Amino acid sequence: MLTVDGLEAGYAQSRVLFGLSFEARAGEVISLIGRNGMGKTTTVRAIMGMTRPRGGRISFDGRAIAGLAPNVIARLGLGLVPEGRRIFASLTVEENLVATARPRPGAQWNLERVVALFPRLGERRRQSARTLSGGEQQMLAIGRALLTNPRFLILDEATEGLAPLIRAEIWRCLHELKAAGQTILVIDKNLAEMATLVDRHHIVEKGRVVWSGTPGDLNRDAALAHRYLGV
Ligand SMILES: Nc1ncnc2c1ncn2[C@@H]1O[C@H](COP(=O)(O)OP(=O)(O)OP(=O)(O)O)[C@@H](O)[C@H]1O
Repeated sequence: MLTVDGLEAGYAQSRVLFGLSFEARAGEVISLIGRNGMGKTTTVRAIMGMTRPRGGRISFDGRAIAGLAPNVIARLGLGLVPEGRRIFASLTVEENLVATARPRPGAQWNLERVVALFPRLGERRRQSARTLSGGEQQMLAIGRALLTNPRFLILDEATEGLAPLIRAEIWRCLHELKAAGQTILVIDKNLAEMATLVDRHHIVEKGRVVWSGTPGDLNRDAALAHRYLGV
């Protein structure tokens, strides 16, 4: 479904990605993991058209998408829950949800289903988004991405900085999405939670994928986890 092949990208003079490659098949949940600053967010930005790739190929359902505008890429069916949430603080919860919503014929996600997934959003529907807690804002960011009815959903550090109970709720939601067949790329630091969710991990080190395998493979290789993840 998504193939990233030899991706190169960076900012001004600094190179960040040096030929990064991975693949995600329909219905899979895959991860990018690795220490801070290794290029995970830059990879996501390149996929979503927010940072222009300097080399390599990105294809989605066989179509080359590298260098297309973000709105074009989103319309092809890629949805992002960005690092730092980026919700519209001055809008209400409901306005945030519908602002970028993209109903499709036979679409899976509508406002009612998102509210059923995150009942708190329903309770706070008419409140300004700035009055939400960090965890509720994160749910809003996920709900907003789902309402674009993405065929491929990317979550960049969606559980970072959240209280344990809220984090658990986010993981529950991701399990539900997986069970429904949603294809997902998740970037997160919580290996224990990802162990039951992710089909294949990809370790990113200095702008390249240096290892990929199942959570079981990773769990059996303590030296690998120590070397690349510092755990
Ligand atoms: N807008 C930017 N301008 C210049 N350099 C940047 C920018 N964003 C990120 N970088 C640099 O690019 C490198 C890779 O950052 P990136 O955010 O992709 O890493 P990451 O693996 O996602 O780590 P983190 O978990 O810290 O977000 C880092 O050295 C970072 O400082």
